[in-house]
Amino acid sequence: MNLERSRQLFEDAKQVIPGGVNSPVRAFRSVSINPPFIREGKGSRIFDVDGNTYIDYVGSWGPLILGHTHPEVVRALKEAIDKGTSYGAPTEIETELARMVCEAVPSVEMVRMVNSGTEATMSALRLARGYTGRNMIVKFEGNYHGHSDSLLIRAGSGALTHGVPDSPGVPADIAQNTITANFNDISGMKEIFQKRGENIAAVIIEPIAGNMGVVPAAQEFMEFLRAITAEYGALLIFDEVMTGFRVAYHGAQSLYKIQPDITCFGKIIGGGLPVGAYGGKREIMSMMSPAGPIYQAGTLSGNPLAMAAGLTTLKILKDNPSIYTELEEKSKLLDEGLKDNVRKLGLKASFNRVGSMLCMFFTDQEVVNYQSATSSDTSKFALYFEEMLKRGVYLAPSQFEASFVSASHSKADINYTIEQSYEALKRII
Ligand SMILES: Cc1ncc(COP(=O)(O)O)c(C=O)c1O
Ligand SMILES: NCC(=O)CCC(=O)O
Repeated sequence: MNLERSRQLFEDAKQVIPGGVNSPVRAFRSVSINPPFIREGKGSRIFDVDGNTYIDYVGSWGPLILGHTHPEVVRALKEAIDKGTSYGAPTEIETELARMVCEAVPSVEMVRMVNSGTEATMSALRLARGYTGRNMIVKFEGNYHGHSDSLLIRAGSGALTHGVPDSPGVPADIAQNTITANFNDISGMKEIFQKRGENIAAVIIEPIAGNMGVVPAAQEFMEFLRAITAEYGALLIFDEVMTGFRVAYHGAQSLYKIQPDITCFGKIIGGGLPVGAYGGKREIMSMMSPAGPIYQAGTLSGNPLAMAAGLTTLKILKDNPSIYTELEEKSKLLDEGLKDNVRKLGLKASFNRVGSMLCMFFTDQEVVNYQSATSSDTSKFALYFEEMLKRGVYLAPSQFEASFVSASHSKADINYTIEQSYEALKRII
């Protein structure tokens, strides 16, 4: 496999960008290879600068549920760009997108657009603290909510992959307001609330965690969280940056049938452009400036290009509910094919999947939390990853990430992936 041009570009990048990348996970450190530099994407494929083609299961880390350069999204962007790139003034399309989000997710009566998932969760915490007048936040070990100070503690995703779940630079007096809890552990949560319940502003959770691999919360656990937060007057925040419009049009909360107080979005609602959002009940959201006293702002928030890409994506998803049925079918096919390979080769692996988010863990434990996820053999994953890349299948370069199937993946793509996975696994045992 030739990655020579990518290697050169990576060396150049390292001269002027820390680690050569603008987000750590892109450096492929944990799989010890140089990352391909991407030239373009189309549908389920990405093409690198050395002429290699890959079936892409990263989809820009989740946003591209319709695949790369979907013609309608591209058209909407071209139309928007001809009119202007940003005004820093209200536009009609912001209300249109806000309305679509509110209609899709009943717990969200009002929503504020920001520019990333990080901003969404950071602002949601400020809102929860301002609304409740309390400081403490509970987050779960292995959940990742972006890189704001309060949340970069026992975090998943790149922080976990790169071994820095607690980053230097986060002041201790900020960190002490974050309590970390075990995912899916009811008795652990009970204890936390018994000790600190009166001081807890919010519990934030990825309902279907996607940043320690894919690890869904158990239904009883979610019901318990809803009940205990309500009992103590704390807010329940669902981080649906990854799951929103992904696992179902109405989000993970529609699968659990639980309404959080605040929901965070990102990824899909920007259709591949930089967007995040947070929303919730009118009474809570009305605390945000200028309606209320809690401040949060953004020069480029509600950017017309980002709104155009997001709105077009959501409209396509809403008008074509069969997309979700097909995503389920294709993802199930992939999941079962991968399981079958593992069985045929007599290997040990554990699988989690919800809709088009899936993960194969190199462990024989059932993966239900951070401890079981991190029992995976990451060096085996690295070998597998490299074998798959060589065979033209681009997975997320870490054991602790989800694979995403998109509407643009064909059954032939999936079957090819299953075949190549068999060959890759055979090579590494
Ligand atoms: C669940 C979750 N929350 C928050 C974020 C942060 O979003 P962003 O990278 O857009 O800041 C991510 C991904 O990065 C995520 O997966
Ligand atoms: N699951 C991890 C992410 O979505 C974040 C990507 C990044 O940090 O670049």
